[in-house]
Amino acid sequence: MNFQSPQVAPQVVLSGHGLVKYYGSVVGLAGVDVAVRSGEALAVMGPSGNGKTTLLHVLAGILTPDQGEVWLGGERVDQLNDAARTVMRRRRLGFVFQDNQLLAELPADENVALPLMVDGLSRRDAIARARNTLSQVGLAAEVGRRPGELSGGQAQRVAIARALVGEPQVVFADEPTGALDAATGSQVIELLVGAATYRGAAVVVVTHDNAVAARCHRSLTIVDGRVGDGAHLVPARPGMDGSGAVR
Ligand SMILES: Nc1ncnc2c1ncn2[C@@H]1O[C@H](COP(=O)(O)OP(=O)(O)OP(=O)(O)O)[C@@H](O)[C@H]1O
Repeated sequence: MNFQSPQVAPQVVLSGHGLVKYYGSVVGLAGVDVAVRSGEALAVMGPSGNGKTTLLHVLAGILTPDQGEVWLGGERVDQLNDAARTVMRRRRLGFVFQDNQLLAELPADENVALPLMVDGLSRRDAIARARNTLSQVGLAAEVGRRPGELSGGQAQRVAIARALVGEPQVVFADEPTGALDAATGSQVIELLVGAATYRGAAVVVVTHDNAVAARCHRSLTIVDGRVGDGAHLVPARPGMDGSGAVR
């Protein structure tokens, strides 16, 4: 008998179709198709001012596209109203920014627990989950420290814990290593991609850094608001489809 299970490709969890976004007469996106699978890390690269952050914000429901559709886990999200999109972001998405955006007056565990408490979890349970997540990113000893008492790399790991604590389907990161030195940045992106994809989340990372893109499974490049040919891209990390194509 053959006990080998069939190889099932991970499902597409997030997709954008024909995305167009204008800022007045300025074109932010000129028709972008993109799809990311659960457990897959996608790097979004390209020259400055060409639409990377706009794409991230449209996919994350921060901006509404002027044309096109955004789907998250089988649900169309670009047509949700503001309140529903806010809840969707809190419950189903995680965010990591270049500057960690931690609250300076709160210790690490409270920073990480905050989104859970906003969502109605008791303080006690939220802190317990936050400390558990912080220990998973190597910060068990730092749970009581405020952001000013942490290194840049540690603070960004707290931000990663905050993004992961709610078990999101997708983690969005905009230049997550931009404020770090190369060695620390390398550790941080390895942790972000590893911890998120281990939990089955997809990761979408906007970056200028080839070394960051090399830690992802796949890259695409945005030029003039469109998906470019990606000719400049470094080889993608093995383990997923590294072709750069959108399927
Ligand atoms: N709020 C806004 N109002 C007007 N124009 C905007 C706004 N946000 C972005 N743009 C314009 O849209 C285009 C795409 O900007 P976007 O921030 O998406 O680029 P980017 O590739 O992320 O750039 P960078 O790498 O410098 O962060 C640019 O021409 C930019 O000036």
